[in-house]
Amino acid sequence: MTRTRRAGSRVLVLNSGSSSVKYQLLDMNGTVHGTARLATGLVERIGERSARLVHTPAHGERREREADLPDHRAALTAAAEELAADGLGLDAPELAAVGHRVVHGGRWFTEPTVVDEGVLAEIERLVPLAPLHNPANIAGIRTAMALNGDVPQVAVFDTAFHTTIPEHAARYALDAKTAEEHRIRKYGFHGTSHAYVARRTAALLGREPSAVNVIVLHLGNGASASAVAGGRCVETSMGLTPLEGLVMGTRSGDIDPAVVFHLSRVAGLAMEDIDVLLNQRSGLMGLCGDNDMREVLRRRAEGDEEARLAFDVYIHRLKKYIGAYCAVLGRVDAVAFTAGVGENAAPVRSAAVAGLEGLGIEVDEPANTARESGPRLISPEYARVAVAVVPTDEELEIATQVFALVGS
Ligand SMILES: Nc1ncnc2c1ncn2[C@@H]1O[C@H](COP(=O)(O)OP(=O)(O)O)[C@@H](O)[C@H]1O
Ligand SMILES: CC(=O)OP(=O)(O)O
Ligand SMILES: [Mg+2]
Repeated sequence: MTRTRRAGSRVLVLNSGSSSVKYQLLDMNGTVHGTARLATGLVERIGERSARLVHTPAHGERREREADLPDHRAALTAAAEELAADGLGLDAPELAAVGHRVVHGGRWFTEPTVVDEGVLAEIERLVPLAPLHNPANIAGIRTAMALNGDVPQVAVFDTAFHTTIPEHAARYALDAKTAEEHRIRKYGFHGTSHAYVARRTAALLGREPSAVNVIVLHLGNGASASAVAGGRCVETSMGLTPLEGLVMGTRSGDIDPAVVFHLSRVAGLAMEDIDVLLNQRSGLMGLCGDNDMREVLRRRAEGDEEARLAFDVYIHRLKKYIGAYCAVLGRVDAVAFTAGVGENAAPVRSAAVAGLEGLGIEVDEPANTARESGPRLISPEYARVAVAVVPTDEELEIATQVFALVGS
């Protein structure tokens, strides 16, 4: 592995999505918990008529503006200008590295990796397996390279944490030759979040990660579950691509694969249209027209039937995965909820575990609905399994892994 030691202690983390970029500049030798956030930002609606950039420096006013940002290159250049205006530009000697979230790393990238042309070519080769994510990640890396060719670019892969999943869980029951030729298997995603949350959950229980079995439920716009045994991932709900598994904001999650043949042969849809249907027009959005769980909960509370059904489908799938992962793990010490929905939606948490008392899993409703923000337990003291809310921090985890590789 290439190691490039750098004198600076700052790491810029880029989390590029299909139409957005989240970024954070962290000082890894800061005073608070060893790291300090120097600036955070978000560019949304990239490629639409009017993109929005929100930049929040730690010392200074939050700035927000609309701009014409046709692609990720323009978005990142605008973000770099905001950082430079605070004296935090990409040319600062304090910058040790830029860390990039890369969604699909196949089977080979098991650790943070300094990016060179060979690594970029491999990320490019995986584009067909993550068409919404990898192109944005590549654009982020290329732009950061153009802005400062001297600072190392380090890729941290969503798939890395899942490379420990045993073969019998990672393989689909397909013709073996075809599967091998086309690299068809379960890769899993959101790994940086699952790793971070599993470790934080162990800390919350006051135990070593190696002594704890955790079911992590990462419920954001994309959503996935994982079973983590003693710190190692043994099963996860996303598969070859981030489409499998749980019901998501706009993605269907599990369906009978024959639905695809049916849509093609009987409904006459083109493959590209089926792809868009399952990835962008399904999930909560497909069931009730809203992909944001806040809207679904609001409408459901008002007695809206479509929103109630969408919620029930979402919860039923989630509950099935919790039960399945109890079986996979044998002994479960904790269930941890994280990401936008998992951290904020108390009704989702209580519904997902309702009826699972027999498995030792239940929530204490006052604790579940208490307005708190940090990592916390929400199960009653007597329960066999701890249920926790553990805020994820993919950017901090990426920065930590990157700094461990390049920091002096
Ligand atoms: N207070 C809340 N109640 C319910 N859902 C929420 C709340 N806040 C955020 N969310 C949900 O979280 C989602 C975003 O989660 P996040 O982890 O930021 O996703 P992503 O990283 O995929 O963009 C939103 O689509 C919204 O549905
Ligand atoms: C892999 C994935 O689904 O990521 P996100 O939730 O950021 O879309
Ligand atoms: Mg996310």
